Amino acid sequence: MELGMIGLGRMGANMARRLRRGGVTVVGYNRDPAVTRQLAQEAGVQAAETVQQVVQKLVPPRLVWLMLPAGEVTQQHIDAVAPLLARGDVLVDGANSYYKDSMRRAAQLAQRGIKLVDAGVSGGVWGVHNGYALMVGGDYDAVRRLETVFKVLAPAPDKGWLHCGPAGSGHFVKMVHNGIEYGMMQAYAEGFALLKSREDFGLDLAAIAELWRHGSVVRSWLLDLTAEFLKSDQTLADIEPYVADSGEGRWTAIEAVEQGVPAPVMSLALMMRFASQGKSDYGDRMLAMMRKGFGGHAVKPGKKD
Ligand SMILES: O=C(O)[C@H](O)[C@@H](O)[C@H](O)[C@H](O)COP(=O)(O)O
Repeated sequence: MELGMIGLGRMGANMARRLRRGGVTVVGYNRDPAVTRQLAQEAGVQAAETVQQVVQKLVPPRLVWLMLPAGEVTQQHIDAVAPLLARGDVLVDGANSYYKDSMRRAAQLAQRGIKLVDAGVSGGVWGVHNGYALMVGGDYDAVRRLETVFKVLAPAPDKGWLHCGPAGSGHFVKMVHNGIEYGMMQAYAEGFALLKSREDFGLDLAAIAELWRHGSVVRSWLLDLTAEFLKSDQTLADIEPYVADSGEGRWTAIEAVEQGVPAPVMSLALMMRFASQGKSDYGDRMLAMMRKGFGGHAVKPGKKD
């Protein structure tokens, strides 16, 4: 079994390592050749210096996996790789791509006989040890050809991967997964902030997180990770209260509106991220000024932007 892996960043490199351990031949490419060389030495990945070389080194019909940031970078690489592929080849997009982009791309590539499989990959940096949950969309035969790869990447051969449905459905399921992730994270963050606010109780947040990991209704992997970082520091004083977002949360909220399905928790969690990014600052200044206007209430002087 052989596979081309384009993109050897945090996710791609670890997936290549896991595939190698599972006996899959991996032809790897990264824009920084030093990264590819290092992975060749360490994990026995066959190094390619260009995307052309990836395609050339594989025996048709090929399997090529793109593990790149969603959006422009993924699109550029699809545009670069697709013309090199032949009818019957399978291209996998493992990024957190917008599912509507995946549907469009799959239809375009299908015209040339190339099958695009959209694979939502969850598991983060721990996936190399724990395995990845794979949410797969696309043509039945293409997915069947990838079965060995999914079985190696998943936590167990028969668990942790699913052919969800047609093209786009894998990334659709991953999008909703990430919406849930936003909501769960927000709930934990609010709960711990509330616990911390009752200073007179002197609560040990690390101990509470650890307690809840065992037998409680709210135990989860997110809580495991939370308990771990609270062990070394529960003030979090050195962490900027800024939470980035990469797109999935926004698409989930848009989908909820488009479908008319209420999703208040996921949507509000997204709004809280925007607020953390400073995007509510102007509105908050407006509120302070209105309050001053009608009630003469004091306004705190602030920093100039
Ligand atoms: O399931 C996962 O492994 C995560 O969801 C993963 O995909 C990643 O952490 C996101 O890229 C973060 O997404 P945000 O930047 O939107 O929080």
